[in-house]
Amino acid sequence: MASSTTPAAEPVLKLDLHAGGPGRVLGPIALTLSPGETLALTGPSGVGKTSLLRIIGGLDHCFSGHREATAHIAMVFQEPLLLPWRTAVENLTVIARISREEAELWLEKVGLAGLGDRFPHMLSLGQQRRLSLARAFACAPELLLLDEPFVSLDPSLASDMMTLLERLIADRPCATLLVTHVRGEADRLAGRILRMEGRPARILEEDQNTQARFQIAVTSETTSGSQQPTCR
Ligand SMILES: Nc1ncnc2c1ncn2[C@@H]1O[C@H](COP(=O)(O)OP(=O)(O)OP(=O)(O)O)[C@@H](O)[C@H]1O
Repeated sequence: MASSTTPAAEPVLKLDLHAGGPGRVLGPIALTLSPGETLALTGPSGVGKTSLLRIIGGLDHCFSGHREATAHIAMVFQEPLLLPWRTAVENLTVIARISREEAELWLEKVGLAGLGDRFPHMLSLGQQRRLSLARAFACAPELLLLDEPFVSLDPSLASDMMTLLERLIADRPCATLLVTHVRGEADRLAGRILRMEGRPARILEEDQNTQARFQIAVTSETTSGSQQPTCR
């Protein structure tokens, strides 16, 4: 009789970091992230959360250890980082390489219908954040990295943005790593909460107070690399 067991999906991220970040702010951190999982990362200001995201996202190669991650990663930063000389529609078509029609659909999905011809400075911070989220999802990521995407929004707007994020993830599932200072955001959005502490920073699993293992995997195309420290 054939087995009905489905093999476990490959992780989208496997990280075995020995040290890294500016001034070696990060210590040994092992982390694995599975497809579809939402993980929240909390910790005091300056502990190294953004530095870790940059290594995971492949923006910072200055670390020792091993990183294996899907090639399909999208990042949303605290600042929306839109192209200021491009319209909202063009910020989608140029970056996500989609048609104008598809871009208009994404604008509609994030509540920006009719605003496609506006430049980023003609949008509110909340609207820029929506555009930034649309751009990330339009790239069809397998791993989405969010660095405090709701910071400095009023509570009601932040809640609306979380509802939007939940809807976008439901429509187009991806593994998500969310950096946040707000416990309520982590509780609402994440299945697992990790906390970074110390210098060099390590990771603690919330509520269990055990050192967590940070891993990341990829479902199809992956990039990987082992590195020795070459940077300060
Ligand atoms: N480009 C840089 N050059 C030198 N030091 C840096 C640089 N970027 C960050 N740092 C330092 O590295 C440490 C970690 O910064 P990081 O931004 O990763 O922390 P964080 O946990 O994300 O903080 P926050 O919650 O305030 O955003 C801080 O001490 C910061 O001053």
